[in-house]
Amino acid sequence: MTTIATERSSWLQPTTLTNGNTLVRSAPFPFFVGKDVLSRDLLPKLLEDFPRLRGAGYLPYEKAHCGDAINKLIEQLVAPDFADTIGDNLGIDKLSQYPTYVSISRFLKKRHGNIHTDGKSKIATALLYLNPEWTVDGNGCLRFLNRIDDYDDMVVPEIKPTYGTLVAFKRTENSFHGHLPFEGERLVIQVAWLASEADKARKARDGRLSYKLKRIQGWLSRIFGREKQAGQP
Ligand SMILES: O=C(O)CCC(=O)C(=O)O
Ligand SMILES: [Fe+2]
Repeated sequence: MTTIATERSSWLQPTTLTNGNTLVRSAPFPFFVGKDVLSRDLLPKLLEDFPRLRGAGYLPYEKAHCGDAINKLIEQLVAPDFADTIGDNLGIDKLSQYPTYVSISRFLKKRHGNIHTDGKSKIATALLYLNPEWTVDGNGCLRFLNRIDDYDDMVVPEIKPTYGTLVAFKRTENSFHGHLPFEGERLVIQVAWLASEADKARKARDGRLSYKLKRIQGWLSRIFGREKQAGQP
């Protein structure tokens, strides 16, 4: 893990979301797609400091599991001025007034990515992708969709989860999104702005429980996987 001097400079500039390079849409639900919001120079440090999570899917952010660069990045993502700029792009007044819940995903299983809207406890969701490159089309690429039952009815072309791509959307009854199945490493930081502190406490509790269950699942599959291999003819 690297140590970053506590300089005041910001890596995530709100102006990168308002300078015309960001695709902003208000229909069929408010969302935007920002590219290159992070300087490429930061990539090695961010990769080094990305948590070595056990378990697939989104797990609650724990400061102690991340290096300084990731912690600093998350601080900037949830900072009031950055949150308010995200909210402005989504037509949400003062997004920073809402509590945040941060989660991180390092690995995906094939079962992830089903089309959904996100739960009602969320006001808005942001996803910051940190993968140095994404060589596959389709699998693992985020799709904003018109319907809950058709991966091909895309609102805009699918979004590769490559380093420095930041997407955000307002949670609505039709904020359909998902991706085709992908299994393997896929680095993402997710910030959700939640309707209430009670929602945040519940999500944190559920997230911790799911982290424990995923670790147990991991142990079991390692143990039984080994037994199965050993028992093979
Ligand atoms: O990882 C992604 O690209 C989407 C994740 C997502 O939609 C979710 O966790 O609710
Ligand atoms: Fe989602």
